[in-house]
Amino acid sequence: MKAVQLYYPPEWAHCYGCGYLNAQGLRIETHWHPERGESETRFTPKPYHTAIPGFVYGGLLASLVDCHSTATAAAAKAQAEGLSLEAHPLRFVTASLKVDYLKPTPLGPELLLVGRAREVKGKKVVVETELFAEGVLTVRGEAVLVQIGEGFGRSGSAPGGG
Ligand SMILES: CCCCCCCCCCCC(=O)SCCNC(=O)CCNC(=O)[C@H](O)C(C)(C)COP(=O)(O)OP(=O)(O)OC[C@H]1O[C@@H](n2cnc3c(N)ncnc32)[C@H](O)[C@@H]1OP(=O)(O)O
Repeated sequence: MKAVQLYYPPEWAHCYGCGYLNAQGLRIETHWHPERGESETRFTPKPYHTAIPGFVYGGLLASLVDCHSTATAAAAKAQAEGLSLEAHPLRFVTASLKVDYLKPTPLGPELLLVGRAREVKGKKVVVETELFAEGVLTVRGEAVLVQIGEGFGRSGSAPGGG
């Protein structure tokens, strides 16, 4: 199964968290399971992603939730509209991100993020994410994602337009 991020066209693939063209980035890959309506991202932090020794830096965890959520939004919106990402690459940016750190996240094991779209409405998708370390829920996230068009970020264009 191809990761959602690999459908992004090159101009949308430079993101530090999820752009396949960012050699210094995290380059996370998110897989969508249509039968469950859930996304999964697996990521193993590096030793330097330390908060206090033995535990993962919270900013990294927020980045993982952030980019996992944008991909989940694209996949959920495509499914809701009956579109294939191959023919219709969709791209979302983060309007709002809330992260609850429920327990310290151990540094070393692979982390699993599981996401679901709670709301798909117009160009907005609300995504809930749970992050697990060795089966233990340590982080919960909620993000509001807004779909962008080709002109996003260019001078003179309206946000989200196109
Ligand atoms: C060079 C290209 C690279 C493109 C490649 C980008 C890749 C980045 C991917 C990784 C994720 C990131 O880090 S992204 C980087 C960080 N994010 C940003 O820089 C985004 C900056 N913000 C914006 O550009 C804008 O505010 C947008 C696009 C997010 C929204 O502007 P807009 O398009 O005018 O949206 P608007 O019509 O007002 O709202 C649409 C719906 O979203 C809701 N909404 C809007 N903002 C919020 C909010 N903060 N909190 C809650 N809900 C919100 C509204 O209530 C509405 O819901 P309703 O009334 O319809 O119910």
